[in-house]
Amino acid sequence: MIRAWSATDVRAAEEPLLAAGVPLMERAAFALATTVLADLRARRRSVRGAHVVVLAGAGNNGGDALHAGAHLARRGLAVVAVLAAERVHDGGLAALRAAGGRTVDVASDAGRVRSVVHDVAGADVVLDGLVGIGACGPLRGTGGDVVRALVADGLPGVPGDATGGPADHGPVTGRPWVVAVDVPSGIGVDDGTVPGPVLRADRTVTFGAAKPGLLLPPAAHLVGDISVVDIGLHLAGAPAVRRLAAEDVAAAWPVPGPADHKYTRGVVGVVAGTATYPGAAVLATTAAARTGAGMVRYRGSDVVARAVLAARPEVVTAPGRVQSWVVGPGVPPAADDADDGQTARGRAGLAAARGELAGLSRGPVPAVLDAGGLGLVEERCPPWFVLTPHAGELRTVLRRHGVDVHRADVEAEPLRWTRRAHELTGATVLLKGAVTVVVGPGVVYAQADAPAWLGTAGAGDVLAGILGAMLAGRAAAVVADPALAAEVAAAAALVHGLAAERATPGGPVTALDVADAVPGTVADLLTLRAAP
Ligand SMILES: NC(=O)C1=CN([C@@H]2O[C@H](COP(=O)(O)OP(=O)(O)OC[C@H]3O[C@@H](n4cnc5c(N)ncnc54)[C@H](OP(=O)(O)O)[C@@H]3O)[C@@H](O)[C@H]2O)[C@H](O)CC1
Ligand SMILES: [K+]
Repeated sequence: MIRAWSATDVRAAEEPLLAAGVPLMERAAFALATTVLADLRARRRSVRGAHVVVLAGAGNNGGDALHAGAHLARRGLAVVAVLAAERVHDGGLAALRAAGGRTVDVASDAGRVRSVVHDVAGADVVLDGLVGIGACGPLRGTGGDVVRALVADGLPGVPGDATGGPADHGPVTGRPWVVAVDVPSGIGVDDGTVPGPVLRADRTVTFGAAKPGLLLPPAAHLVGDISVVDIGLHLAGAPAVRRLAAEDVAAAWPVPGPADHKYTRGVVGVVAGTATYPGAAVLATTAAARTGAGMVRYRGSDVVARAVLAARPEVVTAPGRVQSWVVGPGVPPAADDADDGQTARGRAGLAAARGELAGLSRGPVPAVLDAGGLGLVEERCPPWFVLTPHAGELRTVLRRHGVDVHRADVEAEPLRWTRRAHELTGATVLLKGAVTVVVGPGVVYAQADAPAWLGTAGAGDVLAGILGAMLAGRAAAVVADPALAAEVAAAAALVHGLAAERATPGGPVTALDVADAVPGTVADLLTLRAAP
């Protein structure tokens, strides 16, 4: 699991050590230089004579970068520091010069920005030390001018596509390797926004702990590989954002034993699909079944039920006890009357999930509200209800609660609006996207496990089925622990992404391929479990 703490928490953890004279910057700079050398060796034979351009801002972030540049210069690399502020870190500048590094002062002569672009174009490595956790607002001044010029000259980054353009597939060749110092300069350190120009990094070397902006979209698309360097900080409080790793999901997976049966493994009730969109029902039930649900009960019209049974004969259509509900895939918004009665079935399922149907349900159970199910959120939800909107659907949920935002607002500030939807509805909210954001009571997850190929029709139906099965398998615990539904939702996003990775041959993948890849994905996960 990657745990990310806010800039404030990191500074608070640094303070006592700085006060005690612990050389944090030296530790950070040495680790940064070591990482750069390792990356260089991985990409070329010799490091001696390699060209390094250091982009140095005014603060300690620039100090880290300059001191790292000094380490590299002492190892025989050709280092030039671009001074993008009237005054940069004295100690770092002195160390770089003493080690034989060159400097180009662009802060006092903007005309030199062109020469910087030329230097960078021929460099092997660029160290982005313009600004770190002290950033406030979009990257401004000379630093902003330099990044805009570099992006205009073809380096991946922003302006333009907030994700910095398509990912480089394969080894990065023909352009410098960009290493962000602590964070890519100019991202929203605590919220993952991209308010202005940002150079997309191939690697981010972050000190003491990851920061939320490295995990949250859209900034998460600009960070490259994340290397967290231990500089001796002790971060006591709860992290602001978490990212589950495969090992975490494997450790929590409810592997059945001899005493288990379909009801202990979890029965999923699925209200999905209509005569117009029967496929969503097939995808959601297939995904639930293949994720290991003890049983799947399909609720829908006979026409759709026949399609479901043809694809998944193990699904049952009789009503009965369930441990989780999946409501809404392929069901039109509640206002639409061509819903085959699915809105009514969905409402009944959610009432059962709330534990409001005496007799039929034995107390509350978790529920997934997807697509048309999102329109059934009328009153406050318990945290074991998980909404799974994409950005457009989240906008609709927010507007229904009186918050007037546009899809573009949600995409620019996913954490803010997903958190707002959680506050307004009470439900756990999973915002689907290239990076999935999950907000529950006091907890945030950001998962980045899916290949872009997963952006295909029906993928959301499959996620809903996977999530429904995973919630059913831990239903009692999820209802008892308000934050657990968010963890299970993040885990479902990880399984969904890994299944897509397993299913894609390196090219297009269909939603049903992803659902069919779940058993093998779970099997792979279970190989990661520590031996008992
Ligand atoms: N404290 C330590 O010894 C260690 C710190 N670490 C590294 O230091 C940075 C945090 O350093 P800090 O000096 O607090 O802040 P920054 O260097 O990130 O930035 C502050 C300067 O940047 C200017 N600034 C702020 N926002 C912007 C912006 N949007 N565009 C351009 N420039 C910006 C700011 O200018 P002001 O006018 O606002 O003063 C400051 O001059 C941390 O990230 C680490 O890299 C080490 O990790 C550990 C040791
Ligand atoms: K930086």
